[in-house]
Amino acid sequence: MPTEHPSLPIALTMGEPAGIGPELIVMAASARHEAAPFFVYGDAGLLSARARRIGLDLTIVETDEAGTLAAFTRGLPVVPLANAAPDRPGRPDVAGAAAVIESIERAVLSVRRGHARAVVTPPIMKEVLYRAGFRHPGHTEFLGELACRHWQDDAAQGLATGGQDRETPFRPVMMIWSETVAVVPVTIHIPLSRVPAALTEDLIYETGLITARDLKARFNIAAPRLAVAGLNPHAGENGALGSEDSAVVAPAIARLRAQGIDARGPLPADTMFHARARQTYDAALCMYHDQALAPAKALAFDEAVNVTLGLPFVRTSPDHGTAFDLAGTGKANPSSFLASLSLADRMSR
Ligand SMILES: NC(=O)c1ccc[n+]([C@@H]2O[C@H](COP(=O)([O-])OP(=O)(O)OC[C@H]3O[C@@H](n4cnc5c(N)ncnc54)[C@H](O)[C@@H]3O)[C@@H](O)[C@H]2O)c1
Ligand SMILES: N[C@H](C(=O)O)[C@H](O)COP(=O)(O)O
Repeated sequence: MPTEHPSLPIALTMGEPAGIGPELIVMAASARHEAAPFFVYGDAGLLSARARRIGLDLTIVETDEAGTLAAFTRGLPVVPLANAAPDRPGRPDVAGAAAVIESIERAVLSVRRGHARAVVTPPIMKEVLYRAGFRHPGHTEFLGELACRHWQDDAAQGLATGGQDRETPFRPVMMIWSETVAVVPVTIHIPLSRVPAALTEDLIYETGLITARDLKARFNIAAPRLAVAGLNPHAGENGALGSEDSAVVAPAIARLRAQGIDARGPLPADTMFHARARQTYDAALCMYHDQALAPAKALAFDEAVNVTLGLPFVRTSPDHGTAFDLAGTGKANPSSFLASLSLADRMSR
C-alpha cells in the first residue's frame, strides 16, 4: 500500500490560525525535528509573527513546491496560500477559514501530485469552519472526500493511482495511536444521542477490516489483534442493559473473525484499558468518540497521534485541539505534534 518516496518532504497544513498550530509548526522548524524535511501550506506573515511572539528567531522561506527541500536547509519552507490568515492568537475568526481549508486541500493534492509523501495537520476549530460553510465534521471525513476527489476521480479518468479502482470510495477511519494504547472510534463526530442508530453491523465490520488492514500495511503488525468494546455498560449484561451488543456488535465481530481477523468482544469498555488488558490487543475498536479518546488522552495525552486509516496517503495530527488558552504564549507542549511528524515519517518510508 505505501507508495510514497522517502526523499520527498512532508506537507504540513496551517491549522486554526488562532490556535497553537502555527506556534507548534515554528517550534518544530526551529528544532529541525529529526531532520525529516517538511514544508507548510500557510501564511508566511502569520508564521513569522507567531515565531516572534514566542521568541523564536526563525528564517521563513517562501517557495513553491519544487523548492521545498532546498528551502528546508535554510529555514521553514512556506508555500503561500491564496487566502490570508489573521494573527490573533486565542481569537478564532471566520475570516481565517478559507485559508485553513485551502491549506488542507493543497497539502492532500501535493501528495497526489508527487510533491510530498505524507500530510500532517495541526488542529482546526471545527465550529468556525462550519460557520464558513464547511460541510465536514472534521479533518478525518474531509480527507476521505479529498482522497475520493483526487485518487478515485483520477482512476476514473484512467490516470495511474496505485491500484485504486474507480468504484470503491475511501472510508477514512480515525485511530489515536501511541506506544501505550491505540483506539479507533467507530462513530466519530456525531452527537451521543445519534450513536445507537448510527452504529450498524456493517459500520463496525468495515471499520474493523480497515483497521486490521492498515495495522498490517502501515504498522507492520503481521496479525493485528482487535479488542472490540460493547456500547452499553458491561457490554449489555446479556441484554439486561441494552440490546445493541448482542444484536449489532457481536455479529460484526463474528464477520471479522470469519475473515481471519483476530477480533474479540464485545468487551465491557470500563475494564479494557487497564495495563494488563492493554497487553492483549493492538487496537481497541470503540463505539463512540469519547469511549475511545478519553482513555487514549488520559493515558498518553503528550505523545499520542491521530492517524487517519483507510486513505491512499499517510495523514497524522496531534491528539490535542487548538488550545486557545495557550495560543501565542509559547507554553504549548509540542511533543504530540513532534510525534505526529515522526510517525508520518515512519509510516511513509
Ligand atoms: N486534530 C484536530 O483538528 C483537533 C483535535 C482535537 C480538538 N480539536 C478542536 O480544538 C478545539 C478545542 O478543543 P478542546 O478544548 O476540547 O481541546 P484542546 O486539546 O484544545 O484543549 C484541552 C486542554 O488541553 C490543553 N492542551 C491542549 N493541547 C496542549 C498542548 N500541546 N500543550 C499543553 N496543553 C495543551 C489546553 O490548554 C486545554 O486546557 C475544538 O474546536 C476542537 O474541535 C481539533
Ligand atoms: N476527534 C479528534 C480529537 O478529539 O482529538 C479531533 O477532533 C480531530 O479530528 P479530525 O482529525 O477529524 O479533525
